[in-house]
Amino acid sequence: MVMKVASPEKVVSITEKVWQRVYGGINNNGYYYHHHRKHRRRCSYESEDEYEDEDGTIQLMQMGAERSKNVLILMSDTGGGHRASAEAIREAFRIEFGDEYRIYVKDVWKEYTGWPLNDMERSYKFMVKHVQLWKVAFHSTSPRWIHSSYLAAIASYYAKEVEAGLMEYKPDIIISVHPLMQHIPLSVLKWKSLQKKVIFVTVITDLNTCHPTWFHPRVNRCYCPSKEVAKRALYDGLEESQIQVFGLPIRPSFARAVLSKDDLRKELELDPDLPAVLLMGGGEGMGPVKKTAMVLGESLYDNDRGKPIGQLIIICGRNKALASTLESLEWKIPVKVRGFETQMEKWMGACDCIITKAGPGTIAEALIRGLPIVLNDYIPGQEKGNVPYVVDNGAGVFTRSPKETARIVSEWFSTKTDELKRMSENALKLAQPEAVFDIVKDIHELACQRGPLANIPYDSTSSLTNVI
Ligand SMILES: CCCCCCCC/C=C\CCCCCCCC(=O)OC[C@H](CO[C@@H]1O[C@H](CO)[C@H](O)[C@H](O)[C@H]1O)OC(=O)CCCCCCC/C=C\CCCCCCCC
Ligand SMILES: O=c1ccn([C@@H]2O[C@H](COP(=O)(O)OP(=O)(O)O)[C@@H](O)[C@H]2O)c(=O)[nH]1
Repeated sequence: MVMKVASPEKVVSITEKVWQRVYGGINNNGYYYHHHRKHRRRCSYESEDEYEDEDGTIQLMQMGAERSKNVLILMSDTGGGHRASAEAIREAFRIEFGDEYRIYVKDVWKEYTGWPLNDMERSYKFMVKHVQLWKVAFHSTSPRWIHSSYLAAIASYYAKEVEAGLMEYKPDIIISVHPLMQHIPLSVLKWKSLQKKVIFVTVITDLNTCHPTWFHPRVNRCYCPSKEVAKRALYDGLEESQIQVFGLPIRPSFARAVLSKDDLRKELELDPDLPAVLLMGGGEGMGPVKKTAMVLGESLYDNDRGKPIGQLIIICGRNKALASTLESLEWKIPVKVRGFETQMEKWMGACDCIITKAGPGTIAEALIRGLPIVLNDYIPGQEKGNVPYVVDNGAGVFTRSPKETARIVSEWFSTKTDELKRMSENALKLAQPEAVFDIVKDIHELACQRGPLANIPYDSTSSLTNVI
């Protein structure tokens, strides 16, 4: 692996100083040299044919390119979507680049800071249960001057803790998949003069009406899952060059799933012939799941013929109380009640349609599986815009009424099978299974474009701070 320093004079001399301190050598051609070491080609600034062998014994190499790059993904379990996206990104890095990147998925706030940052999961759960409270919090913090001042105050209060949390992982790249994880880490990077070393990107996990805290002008990239979000990013002051629209990152197992519906039904012990509806409410099992299940239990049973016209699968996520209540009920139709499932692609692959609150992760996954969607609820603010995203694109319907939901699904399974098929086709048109791969490849490109300063080991960054 070779590299010639193609950066301006000034960078060469800065790098030279640091490099001499760390490794002690730079040759006349501007190549860094290292004795008797060969490395697989990774990011490279120049093509291989510009390689010049000095004397047959010296191998030239890119500064630091032989080590894996550390990627820190910042997330929080406020809902299930942020973790699902973080894991999708981790898996896509592994598939595309093997051991070239070492990935850490962390809630640094929870591990290193104090209240209120370390308690966001509980506070968020409380607020969305009292939905008016969440609505007020979401909208009142939308103006930039309000959220920026709050977050700046918190950043200065927890500066040392956040710094310790970030530096523990010596990140070359930080990826935020959470709306409240731009401002504070970017402030810390600025204070530590690490902006040139560490790439910072945001991967937005809301499909439409996202909170403006997602948009920070100092990010290297902001990955928007839809054109609607990209428009908001531009409006909020990000440059076009910072924005990329690839889609919402979904676990690669969704994109790569190959099992047929028949095989999945066998594996999951479902009825092989009856149409199946999947009912869920995000990672936390939120929304009117119980009531909807009970009405469906009646409406999917044909009283005249004395047999079911469909089967029901209910995934309760982390809502254990919901799962045990549903398990204790008597059903006329085949029903499966499950807790938190790790192989959602299989359950979705085995079903014919889905009923869910308007969680962006679940929606994007259902689109990939071509499942028509009944949206039966949304969290005000960030999930509101997901409703027109699905309905206006003909991939589903919205109703808050469990009775109406049950009627729609019964019709899809009996008299309106053509509508079900049409919506399934529309869902597939909207799906973006490759988004997560496009995102990690773009991040890799960014890493390759970074100058040599990015490769200086963390142990030497105090020298870096002095010379920049
Ligand atoms: C007149 C001024 C009044 C100001 C009142 C301020 C009170 C501050 C109290 C609360 C802060 C509210 C933060 C709002 C920003 C929310 C940004 C956002 O979109 O958050 C969404 C995430 C959850 O993720 C979503 O989950 C969904 C499913 O459930 C879905 O998957 C979606 O796609 C996801 O995006 O929400 C959070 O993570 C919010 C956690 C809030 C915890 C409240 C903590 C207590 C208070 C302060 C924490 C510090 C932050 C203060 C910063 C305020 C500025 C934003
Ligand atoms: O048992 C479950 C329930 C949900 N999920 C995943 O959790 C995420 C939920 O994200 P979404 O944005 O839909 O809603 P949230 O939970 O954030 O409200 C999706 O990826 C689901 O596939 C899961 O893996 N197992």
